[in-house]
Amino acid sequence: MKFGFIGAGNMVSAIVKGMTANGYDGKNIFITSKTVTSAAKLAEACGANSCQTAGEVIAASDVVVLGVKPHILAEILPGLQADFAAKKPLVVSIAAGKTLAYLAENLPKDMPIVRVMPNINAKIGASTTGICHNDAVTAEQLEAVKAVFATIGSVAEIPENHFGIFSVIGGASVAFAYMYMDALARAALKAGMPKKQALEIAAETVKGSAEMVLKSGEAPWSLVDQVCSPGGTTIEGVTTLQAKGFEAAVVAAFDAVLEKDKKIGRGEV
Ligand SMILES: NC(=O)C1=CN([C@@H]2O[C@H](COP(=O)(O)OP(=O)(O)OC[C@H]3O[C@@H](n4cnc5c(N)ncnc54)[C@H](OP(=O)(O)O)[C@@H]3O)[C@@H](O)[C@H]2O)C=CC1
Ligand SMILES: O=C(O)[C@@H]1CCC=N1
Repeated sequence: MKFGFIGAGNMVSAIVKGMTANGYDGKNIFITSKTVTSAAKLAEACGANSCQTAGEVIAASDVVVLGVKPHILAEILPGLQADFAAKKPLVVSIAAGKTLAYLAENLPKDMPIVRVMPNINAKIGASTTGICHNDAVTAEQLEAVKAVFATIGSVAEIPENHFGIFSVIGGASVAFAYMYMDALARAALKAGMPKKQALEIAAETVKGSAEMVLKSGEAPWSLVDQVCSPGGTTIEGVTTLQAKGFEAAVVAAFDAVLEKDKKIGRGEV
């Protein structure tokens, strides 16, 4: 099977590197980008092929991944109709907000389309990837896409009506987690610990806490209660976080990302 990528930025680089590190032959991968320089650089790093145009990528590929920013789709898809109609590849979009219906409207009729939301932890094989598809996708095609994204982490099918929600907690919220760890490390720095050491400790603690939530089956607040000794230190921090609006800030951040995802979906931005 031959794989094409239109766009060669952060996300596509992580996917192609994941694929080629996990048994996919770069010779079967075709990449283009706006400047072509970034596609050439990525292709060289992975033993893949760089192409001058998206049309060349489509002609060479059974699966075409649309790896450009969402608003760029409207710019490029009209000019690629004939190439898609001639080859009829499986189309995979990783664009935030762009629905299966939008993609179907902007591609030739009856194309098989898969919508995927990975996250940047793909760079270390730790993405939490969501996937949904239209009725034209065969079971074999779906398995092929799942296998590709399994090279960069876990893959779960998500119904499209929850895809925006997934995109917040699976795609964007990694940035919130990075911010939380950095804030902890910065506070530790303020108290005198070297930042690098503090960041490692904060990251290990978040990793352990994530495993605890996943493996113990206990509700997070039950775990919070187990950390808070009566009259102890932790409860001071927990009540301070509540007083400073920690949960409200997280919920507001979630709502803001979801709203932007919806705006992109409605073509308002
Ligand atoms: N970053 C993330 O964490 C995630 C991103 N996504 C989605 O992935 C997509 C890409 O995001 P990201 O990788 O961050 O973006 P980047 O800005 O890193 O990459 C965008 C790529 O698109 C290329 N491009 C722009 N215009 C064209 C064009 N007309 N023809 C061909 N290629 C073009 C650019 O080319 P050049 O390099 O030459 O400028 C660049 O390689 C987005 O739709 C985003 O929603 C999804 C999940 C997570
Ligand atoms: O910020 C973005 O638009 C993309 C989608 C999810 C993560 N990054």
